[in-house]
Amino acid sequence: MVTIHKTNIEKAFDTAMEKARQYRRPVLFSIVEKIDAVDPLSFYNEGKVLYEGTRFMWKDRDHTITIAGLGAACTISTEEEKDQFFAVEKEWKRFIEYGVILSLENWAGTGPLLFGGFRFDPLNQRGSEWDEFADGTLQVPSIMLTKSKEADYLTVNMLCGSHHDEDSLDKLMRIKDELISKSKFPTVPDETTVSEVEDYKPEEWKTSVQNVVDELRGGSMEKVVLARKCKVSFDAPVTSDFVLDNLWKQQPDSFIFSFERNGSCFIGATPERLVKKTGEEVLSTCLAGSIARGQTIEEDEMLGAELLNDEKNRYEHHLVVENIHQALEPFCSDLSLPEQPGLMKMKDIQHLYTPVTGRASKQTSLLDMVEKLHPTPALGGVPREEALHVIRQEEKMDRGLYAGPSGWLDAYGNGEFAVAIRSGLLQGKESYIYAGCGIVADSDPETEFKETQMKFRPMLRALGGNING
Ligand SMILES: C=C(O[C@H]1C=CC=C(C(=O)O)[C@@H]1O)C(=O)O
Ligand SMILES: [Mg+2]
Repeated sequence: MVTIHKTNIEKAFDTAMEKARQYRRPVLFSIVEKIDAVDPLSFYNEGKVLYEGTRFMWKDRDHTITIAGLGAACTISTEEEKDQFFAVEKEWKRFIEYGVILSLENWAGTGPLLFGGFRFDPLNQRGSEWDEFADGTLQVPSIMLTKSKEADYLTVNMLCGSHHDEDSLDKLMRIKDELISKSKFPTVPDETTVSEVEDYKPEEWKTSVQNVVDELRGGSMEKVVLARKCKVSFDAPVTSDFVLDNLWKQQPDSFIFSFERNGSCFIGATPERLVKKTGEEVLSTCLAGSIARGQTIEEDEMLGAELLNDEKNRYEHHLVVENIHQALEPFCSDLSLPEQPGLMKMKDIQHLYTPVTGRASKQTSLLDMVEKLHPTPALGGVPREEALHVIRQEEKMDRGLYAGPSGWLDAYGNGEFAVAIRSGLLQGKESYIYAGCGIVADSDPETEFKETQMKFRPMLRALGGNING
């Protein structure tokens, strides 16, 4: 990778074109500039005319970074690949190795950046609703806004020396300037109205929970996470702009993401980090065990205390802590996690929560850790392979990207993947939303069903649905 700090754009572009000719391969050319503050939702919204179907949005739950991407300068996707995370890593490294970046500094989350998501389980049956997404689908945007705590940055990416570069650099730079000037102020997206909410076979789901409980009581398995879906219909095609705008207002303390692929959009607001890497610093989260929020502060605290002392939920949580600890140990020094869980409180639900920190060894990449961690027992189960087998048999649906790792990585090795729960798929006048819960031997189907209802609420509200119904 060549990083050019001081030169003009034309010279840097010539360097990239020359490299493309010399190595006979497409070369990723990236220009980064610091800009005055831009509204990310408005940037996304203004990008709709030219880039609908290729936009993405990412905001982390710590409010440290927001990334909005438009267009696909290049795409990396995996299909039926045994080691899909390594396959993506290998291809990404090649892009970076030959890339040319024009930037004053290597700011995290700027320059060439890969955003996207992985299916929860590539070996499961496929639902046609997920057709637009491969097992792993990641893209480098053509134009990208990065808002960090320090400043706003604008990156323009282009693939030189391939048939993809029909968008000339001049044209891209003009579009970028227009977008920046149009995105200073918030915009109001078109609204849609929910016409129907349809539960997908709720009674069958409860029977599946009972089947799993019986299996857990009789066998050697410890936990299986079972999910279900709801179909939500609208009076008109629902846009990701509308849903994002709602999530932004309603779920300020979650990771908020959207990922458009042609006529589909995977979107959500998840509280759960899979893993974040900044330099050597590593963060992960164990999140499992749930209870409702209270109507009053007293009731809320009482429910929190009940959750912290509930054996069934503590066991659900403990299995996740143990597993994440084991998964990260080979990669990290100074691995640290509190002995007892705390609470993470979201608008509709509270969870048992154990944060994990560590220091990654030099050779460890973010995707190395994603590969080891996914699926944690918060979404899969214990033991992992047996649990996945039961999920395939009992759920009888395609989770698609729900519960899989979604996130980003940059050219410097920084990045973050969330566990994409509290999420859904938008498709014209229809959408599917997903929610699951950890089944252990003590689980009661009716209680678990209620837990999924609670977990549907954030997405249902963001879609404009009635959350009391
Ligand atoms: C599978 C989901 O939640 C997981 C994350 C937190 C708490 C969970 C639970 O208590 O069961 C689940 O393991 C979901 O929201 O769809
Ligand atoms: Mg639970």
